[in-house]
Amino acid sequence: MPLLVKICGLSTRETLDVALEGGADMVGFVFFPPSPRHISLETARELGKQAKGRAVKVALTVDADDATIENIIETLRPDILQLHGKETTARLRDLKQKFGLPLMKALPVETAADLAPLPGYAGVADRILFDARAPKDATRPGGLGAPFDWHVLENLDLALPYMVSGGLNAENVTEAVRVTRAGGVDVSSGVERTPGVKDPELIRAFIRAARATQELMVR
Ligand SMILES: O=C(O)c1ccccc1NCC(=O)[C@H](O)[C@H](O)COP(=O)(O)O
Repeated sequence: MPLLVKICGLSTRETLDVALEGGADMVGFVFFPPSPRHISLETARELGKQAKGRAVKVALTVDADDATIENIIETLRPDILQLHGKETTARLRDLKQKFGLPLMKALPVETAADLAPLPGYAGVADRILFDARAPKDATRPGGLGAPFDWHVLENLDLALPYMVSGGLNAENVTEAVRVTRAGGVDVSSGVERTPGVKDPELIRAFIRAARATQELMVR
């Protein structure tokens, strides 16, 4: 299975193009006003058209209400919703029924105890994204460029596809995949100059490193 590469937090036509040209499988757009990567619905419409048919479009929200999600769907036309808040399994069921889109639930990880909710989510989510647990005083629950201890996932036996994220970059992505055996990798801070400002060369380098990882794994 090819390793899925997701570049998250894209907010300009130029950097989206770099990710698409570089061969990203998934491109993520953040809808969370406190984030430096938050995009307006107007920008979502524009970037959504640009990415259409070229990569899987992921809409990232944090405990968003139905009206917000409806507006995002109408403008971005995402292929999948990434739920990065405290959404419960009941909320996931509700979202599935209302919007009919595949769901990727982000699970914050610090210790093995954080994997306890997995069986519940496995019944309703289409994919799990393991991300580093944000500090209590953080202004956002992800996109902080901090890794978690990947060994927590070492013996994971999950039927659902999963991705790993949190502090990945071109230098550590191979080790993250080796330890976690994740089917996909997701990056935001590791391809930025400063929070919210993507760097074309870092995007290209990350995608190259992830592809090289994939080749190492199949040997
Ligand atoms: O990126 C944000 O600002 C953000 C805000 C609120 C929730 C999640 C957010 N980002 C998550 C991601 O971009 C990725 O899914 C992943 O966590 C990678 O983050 P990073 O550690 O910055 O590479």
